[in-house]
Amino acid sequence: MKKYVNVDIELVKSKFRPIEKKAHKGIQGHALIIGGSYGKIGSVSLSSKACLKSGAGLVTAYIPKCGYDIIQVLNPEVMVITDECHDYITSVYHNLSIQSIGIGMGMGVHKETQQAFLQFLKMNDLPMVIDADGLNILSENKSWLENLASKAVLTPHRKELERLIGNWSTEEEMIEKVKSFSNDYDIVIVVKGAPTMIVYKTMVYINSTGNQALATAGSGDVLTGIITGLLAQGYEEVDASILGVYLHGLTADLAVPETGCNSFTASDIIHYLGKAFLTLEK
Ligand SMILES: NC(=O)C1=CN([C@@H]2O[C@H](COP(=O)(O)OP(=O)(O)OC[C@H]3O[C@@H](n4cnc5c(N)ncnc54)[C@H](OP(=O)(O)O)[C@@H]3O)[C@@H](O)[C@H]2O)[C@@H](O)CC1
Ligand SMILES: Nc1ncnc2c1ncn2[C@@H]1O[C@H](COP(=O)(O)OP(=O)(O)O)[C@@H](O)[C@H]1O
Ligand SMILES: [Mg+2]
Repeated sequence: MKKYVNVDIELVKSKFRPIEKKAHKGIQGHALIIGGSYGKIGSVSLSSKACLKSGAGLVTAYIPKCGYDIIQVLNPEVMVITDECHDYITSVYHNLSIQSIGIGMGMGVHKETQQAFLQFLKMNDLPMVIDADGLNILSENKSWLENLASKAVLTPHRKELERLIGNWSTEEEMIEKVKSFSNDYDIVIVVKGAPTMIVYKTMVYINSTGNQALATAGSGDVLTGIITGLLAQGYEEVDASILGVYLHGLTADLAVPETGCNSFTASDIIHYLGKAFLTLEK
């Protein structure tokens, strides 16, 4: 068996399902994006927009009150539920019928947010993506990892990964540690970087798209939205991660001849998502 699987166009095409002619927004799934705090509402705006642009039928954002006008104005297609608190999240109760959740971007690590996150983990076993401050809260409270839903997708960058599993001296050691971490908690780990890898138990998939234009604020928030949108449509967790990471990277490859690296922003990832999806339909 090959040591690592290369995530290339053939693999991605074999997993991609074009939207059916008779689809309606209910079939396309309802995703919930939870995050944001005062000064970091942009992360939820990016994530929820990317989620819709990946094909989710409905997207709701759960944010602190300070973000209400911002999200409604920036993303009219996105529905909004606000927390009782103005500046940060203090509970994440909802009665929506949803198919996937993305949580953590811009959320902060306030004490009340940490408790709300713990309650959230105990009450939710839907397909989900945990990013940014969701990961930082887990790093501060390692026993809470036991509450993770089976096959939850964690999307750490290298620093967030180090906070979760401790440091490593070689790339091989890092990969072995991530495999054990995935196996211990039955979770999917998307190790973001250049390249990004997707790890589930003994399987390691290495992405083939993306470039340095992605080294820009909010590009991880967009990735969380894309994977959450694919989960809402019923893609299995590893497949959603593979497809999401590939398409995310491809947007930068398609864009750079037109935008250059310096001027590429996280909003450009969203802008080029349509062109990236189209390459799978050829
Ligand atoms: N518009 C908005 O609302 C935005 C909101 N955002 C939100 O902000 C919150 C904080 O997120 P964050 O990732 O910036 O903070 P944090 O985890 O402390 O990392 C900082 C340190 O870690 C390192 N490091 C970072 N990346 C690395 C990498 N790839 N590979 C290796 N190392 C890496 C690096 O350390 P250094 O290398 O400098 O030692 C850096 O100084 C979070 O909630 C997020 O969602 C952002 O998404 C931006 C747009
Ligand atoms: N040099 C690079 N080459 C390829 N991909 C990169 C590069 N730098 C960053 N990325 C990608 O950009 C994203 C950054 O995510 P993250 O650090 O969470 O950003 P943010 O928190 O600002 O949204 C990841 O998907 C990562 O793989
Ligand atoms: Mg991030």
